[in-house]
Amino acid sequence: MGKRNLEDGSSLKHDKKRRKKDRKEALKYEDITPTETDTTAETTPVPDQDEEEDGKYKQSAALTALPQTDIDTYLKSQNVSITDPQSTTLRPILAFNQLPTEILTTYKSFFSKFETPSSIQSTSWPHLLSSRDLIGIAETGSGKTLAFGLPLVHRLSHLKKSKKIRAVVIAPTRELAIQVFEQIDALTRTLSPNKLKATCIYGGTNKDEQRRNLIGCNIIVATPGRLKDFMSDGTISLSKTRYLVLDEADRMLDKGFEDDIKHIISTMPSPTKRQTAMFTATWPKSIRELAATFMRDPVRITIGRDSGEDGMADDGELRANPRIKQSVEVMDGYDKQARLLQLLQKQPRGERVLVFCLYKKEATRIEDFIRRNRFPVAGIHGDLAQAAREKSLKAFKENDVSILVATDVAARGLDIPNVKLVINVTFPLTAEDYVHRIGRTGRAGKDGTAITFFTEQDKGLAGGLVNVLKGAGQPVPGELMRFGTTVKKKQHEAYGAFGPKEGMEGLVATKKTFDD
Ligand SMILES: Nc1ncnc2c1ncn2[C@@H]1O[C@H](COP(=O)(O)OP(=O)(O)OP(=O)(O)O)[C@@H](O)[C@H]1O
Repeated sequence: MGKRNLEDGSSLKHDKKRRKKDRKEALKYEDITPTETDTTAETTPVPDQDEEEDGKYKQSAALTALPQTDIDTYLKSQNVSITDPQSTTLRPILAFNQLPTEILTTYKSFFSKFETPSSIQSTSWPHLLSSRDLIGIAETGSGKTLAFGLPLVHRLSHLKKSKKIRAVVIAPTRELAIQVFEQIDALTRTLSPNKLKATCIYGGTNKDEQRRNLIGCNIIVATPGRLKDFMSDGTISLSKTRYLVLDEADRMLDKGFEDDIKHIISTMPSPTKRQTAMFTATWPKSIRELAATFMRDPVRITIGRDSGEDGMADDGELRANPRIKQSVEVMDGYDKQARLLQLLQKQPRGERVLVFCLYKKEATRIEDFIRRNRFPVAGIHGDLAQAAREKSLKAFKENDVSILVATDVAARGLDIPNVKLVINVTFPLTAEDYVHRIGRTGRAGKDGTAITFFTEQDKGLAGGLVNVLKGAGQPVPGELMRFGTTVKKKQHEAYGAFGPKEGMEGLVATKKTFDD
């Protein structure tokens, strides 16, 4: 009998050749490590003719009254690094009651759920409320959605009424777009009725209903594919956009989305006539130059990285959420299923476990394997119909099942409360995706656990993984070190891929087929 089969039915030899080919091809694309250049001409924004005066941010007296030592202590304790080409000195908002009174009263119901603003919120809000462009880099589960959502809704609520689309938030997957929309929609509902209208557009669902919801809408949360569809058939015009957000920004700017994003943004007002914000937990050097072309003098806020020698946070380093206990188990591919079963049997019943695979067929196989062992399980991946994907996610969120098997379509952004354990059955194509996958646990200040199976086929990523483990103070197994610690240049083409399309495994992970 030949080599024993991997869980996805392929032979170890075939799989080894396929993944080696994937990576060899992908490694051809050397990162163009840019120097950050400000490519926009003007640095002062065009005055916003249709923004009411009282919408402009004014630092509250309570915040102004704080001694500078309180501010410095906070920034140091939170490991905040702020670089601002305009050298403004806006103070972080350390407590909700230091927000401008109008914001505090309008969104009070929203804040009541939380004790204090998270560090990315406290540091981003003053700049975003002051119409500045901003790049926010903070760990997974740190409240980045509200960091951009609140200023977006507040600023729009002070623009003269318009039936035009004024704000666009773009996310890489349908489920994440829906999740962001729900938060933005909740914020708009705290305003007077019909003040602002938000809607969500994404693929895999009926276009007519989405088209109807777009009527009179000011805010859209979208995945790129469906947004482009509606732009090309004339349903949507972005010519009056004043506020653009790229959520999971590094993913939105990598090769898979780059052309779509460039096209979408090209139809908007120039960076001097719109506000642009980008948020993510990972900010690789390979996308920074492109990001700079869409922004005007952005403030860059980095949370939780040591400052580099140039005083700027060295956010080139890939950092995982330090509250996640990470362990890596080096093994042969054919030992994975038995080990997975052991881990699931040890896990207290009912505790949420998220199991990541790289390939869709592998995810289906692993889901069937878990179900055959009588565990309540559901699956989510790009080959499933959108309704089935949403059903699986709902079942997991509502505790109808305690195990969700997913591909990287669920790796970023999804905020599922109390996921106790993430198991990476197959390592992702990039160390960035690893950070985002494990970031599904340990959210909103809670602890979490991540266990990752690592095989000979993954050895090209051993260096990146070792750095992530060390950066988060996690143990590095000797067997992992044996693969070496050189960090391969991130492959543009495959970066952040949901894994090669079924049947294309042997081919290059080039233009990603995103499920948008
Ligand atoms: N100030 C806050 N205090 C406590 N929890 C918060 C605060 N703001 C948001 N949260 C909660 O934290 C969780 C994570 O928020 P969110 O999904 O915006 O994180 P994120 O930084 O975007 O994560 P990711 O990087 O994975 O996309 C959510 O459940 C949200 O309700």
